[in-house]
Amino acid sequence: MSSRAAARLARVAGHITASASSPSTSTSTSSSTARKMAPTRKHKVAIIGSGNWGSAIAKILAENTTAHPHLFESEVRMWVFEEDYQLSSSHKAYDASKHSQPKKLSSLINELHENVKYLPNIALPPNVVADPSILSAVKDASLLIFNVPHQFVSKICDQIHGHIVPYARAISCIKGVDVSSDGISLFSDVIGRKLGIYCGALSGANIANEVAEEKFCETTIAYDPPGTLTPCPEEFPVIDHSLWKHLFHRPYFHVSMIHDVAGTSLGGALKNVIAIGAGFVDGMGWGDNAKAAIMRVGILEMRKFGLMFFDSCKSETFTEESCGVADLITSCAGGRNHKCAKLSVEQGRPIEEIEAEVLNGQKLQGTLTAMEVNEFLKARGKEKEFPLMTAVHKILIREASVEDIPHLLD
Ligand SMILES: NC(=O)C1=CN([C@@H]2O[C@H](COP(=O)(O)OP(=O)(O)OC[C@H]3O[C@@H](n4cnc5c(N)ncnc54)[C@H](O)[C@@H]3O)[C@@H](O)[C@H]2O)C=CC1
Ligand SMILES: O=C(CO)COP(=O)(O)O
Repeated sequence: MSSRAAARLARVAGHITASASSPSTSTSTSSSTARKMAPTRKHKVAIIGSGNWGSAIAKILAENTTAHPHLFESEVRMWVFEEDYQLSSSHKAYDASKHSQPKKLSSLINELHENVKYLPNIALPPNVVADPSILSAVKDASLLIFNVPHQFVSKICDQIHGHIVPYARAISCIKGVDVSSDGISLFSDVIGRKLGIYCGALSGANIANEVAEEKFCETTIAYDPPGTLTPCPEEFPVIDHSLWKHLFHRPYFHVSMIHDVAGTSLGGALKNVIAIGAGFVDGMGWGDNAKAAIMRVGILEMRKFGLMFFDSCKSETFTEESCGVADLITSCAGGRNHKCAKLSVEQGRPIEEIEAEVLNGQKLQGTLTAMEVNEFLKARGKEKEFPLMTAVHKILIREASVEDIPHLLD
């Protein structure tokens, strides 16, 4: 970001009032009703997760806690799933006296202000503090940002249950769904239920490396809390659409605030399955028309799924918001699910092998989501109504081949 833009944002921050109302924020929730007293405390922000997207979001949060000092404490704690990491001798900060042996990833992040494993070559602001202890990371945080691969969420919630402030609010940046014998759940709901707090969702056309390089994009944040929550003490700024926008919006990362949490979450989860289908046809070399067909069928199946199974889901979230059609487009062009599916066809090898080989510890979400969604559809006799998602699943479990796609969609 340019220093002129930073100065402009800092000036704007100086004018933010107690309820964080801002002309750039068009939507706000009922919680933004006037407080009796001016806030005397600031929100503490914690991010749970430090992968490729977790680290890129930590950078955004830290830039904004600095830009809006009336609202947020500067430090952003980032929980790191600890591992040993050997810094490459070609890294610009490599010092043989310090780095000849593997070090803890959290120590390296704090020393170099860079997540050298999951978001290399991107400077993290110094107010991002990596913390390998999940309990220490979430302690006293009133704003919790969940950003881990979806398969790890439940266990993490079990670990922190009872260790967060009861008035905390959360946003889930996770792209996936939770399928169990009870049915299907959004991760915002899983987090909310397990922790006894409210959780909204962030999702959009947001390839992490591009966002971290401050290339322009848009995102969607859905936040629609019920009126029955443990109230946030009046000493804090009100937690409403305006506050979340101040925490996430950057000149290069435009936030649209909406209320449809189900549509926002499902867009992010289901497009990963469609992106695998797009990767399959690209791996076959079938060209742009074939990929366009996958994307067209894909967005319709995504919307149909949302409207069929989630009462609160809105059609326009899929067609008008970044979390819908835009995320589908970017993921079918430059996402990891697309890339690994394409390579798997080109090399004739299982996608899991490609994932382990090329992603350096990063995780695909589409493979697991394809299985989970199929389990859910099969249990309801609905597989035939979602032929593309069903085809992707069949190919992943080797019950069909990529050549069968045109027939399976006929
Ligand atoms: N990378 C991207 O471009 C984007 C990713 N997302 C979503 O963000 C979520 C998080 O993904 P990324 O940050 O990209 O992660 P990632 O795939 O880059 O990294 C994997 C992360 O999982 C952690 N991990 C490994 N084993 C673990 C365990 N047993 N328990 C807890 N954590 C463990 C690793 O330490 C690492 O932080 C996913 O749902 C993804 O779909 C959303 C938008 C963009
Ligand atoms: O969600 C993403 C972009 O919005 C990234 O998708 P991948 O996980 O396929 O890289």
